[in-house]
Amino acid sequence: MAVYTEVSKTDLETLLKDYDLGKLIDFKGIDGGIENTNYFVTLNNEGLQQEYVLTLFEELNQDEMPYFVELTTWLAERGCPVPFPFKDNNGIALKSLHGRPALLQPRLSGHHIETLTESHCSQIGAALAQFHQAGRDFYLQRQAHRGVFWWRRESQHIADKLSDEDAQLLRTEVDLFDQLREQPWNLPQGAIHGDLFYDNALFEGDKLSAILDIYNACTGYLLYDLAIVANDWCVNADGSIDPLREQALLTAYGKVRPFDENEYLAWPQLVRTAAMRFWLSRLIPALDPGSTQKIKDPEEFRRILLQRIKTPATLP
Ligand SMILES: Nc1ncnc2c1ncn2[C@@H]1O[C@H](COP(=O)(O)OP(=O)(O)O)[C@@H](O)[C@H]1O
Ligand SMILES: N[C@@H](CCOP(=O)(O)O)C(=O)O
Repeated sequence: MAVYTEVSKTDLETLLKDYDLGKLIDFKGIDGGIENTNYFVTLNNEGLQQEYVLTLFEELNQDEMPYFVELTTWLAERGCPVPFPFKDNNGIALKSLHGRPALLQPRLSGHHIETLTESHCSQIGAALAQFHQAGRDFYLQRQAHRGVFWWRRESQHIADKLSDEDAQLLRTEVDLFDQLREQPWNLPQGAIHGDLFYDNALFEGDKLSAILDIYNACTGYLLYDLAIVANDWCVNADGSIDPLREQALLTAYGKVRPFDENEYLAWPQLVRTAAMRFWLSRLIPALDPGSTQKIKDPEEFRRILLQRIKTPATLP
């Protein structure tokens, strides 16, 4: 369960004194998630019950937080369905609890989906393009935490724990992305989500209602963000790509933000790079006997990577 830091009733009541949001009725740790501590919080404000989410950040430090506070506020103001932190009575959104950065946000409605359809993929495609359009001239920049410098370094650190074949596969993908960056393609960049897996979206009925967990967001290639989505939302259990779901995703995205000419050239590599990134981030804790992180199967992304190599992807 993803409650790494226990929050007591007294902690919450003390925190809530800084806001005028109502009286604490209930709170409960959230099972989902892998990185941060999350609680659902129920308040009563003049007879009306309202739901909130309190997040305590276990890895990000206070200095890194303004980017996320500003980005989520910026995106929400532009109509993206993302949670943004409430400001307290002194206008402060970024709080601290048990020495960790903390944010109090609205609980967005909706449920997680289990079976992905073309309609789900089409909706997330349009919403991601809208996110990218809204974030394009966002005024802060952030280097990816698990981006090019990280995977160059970590792929070397981990190499001796891998088979020769896997170590070589990682090296090749790291090199191919370096070669892509050297191309004079000027690929569109901006604020990207960085981890828009389907467990980070909520649907109300069959309608997309929330995009969550923005804390991998950074400045990057917009198309790389779409590649992350394609590798999770449009893939079958055996790692094969569902062409209909992928077509729905890409078409809906392209209607909102038409692709640049060079993005057609970059796409086959970016889906491979996105698969490599999550293969590597899953491999690291899986091969570390001391890791306390929830383990997700690295093989899933190795299979997707091999599939993307075997059948090069194309944009519609
Ligand atoms: N603002 C929110 N509204 C509704 N549910 C939320 C909200 N924030 C988090 N959740 C629930 O908590 C789960 C874990 O949150 P998430 O941000 O993904 O955690 P982690 O960063 O630890 O992976 C989500 O999958 C969702 O079910
Ligand atoms: N969605 C990811 C988990 C989040 O990635 P991380 O590298 O930030 O831990 C996955 O399913 O692997």
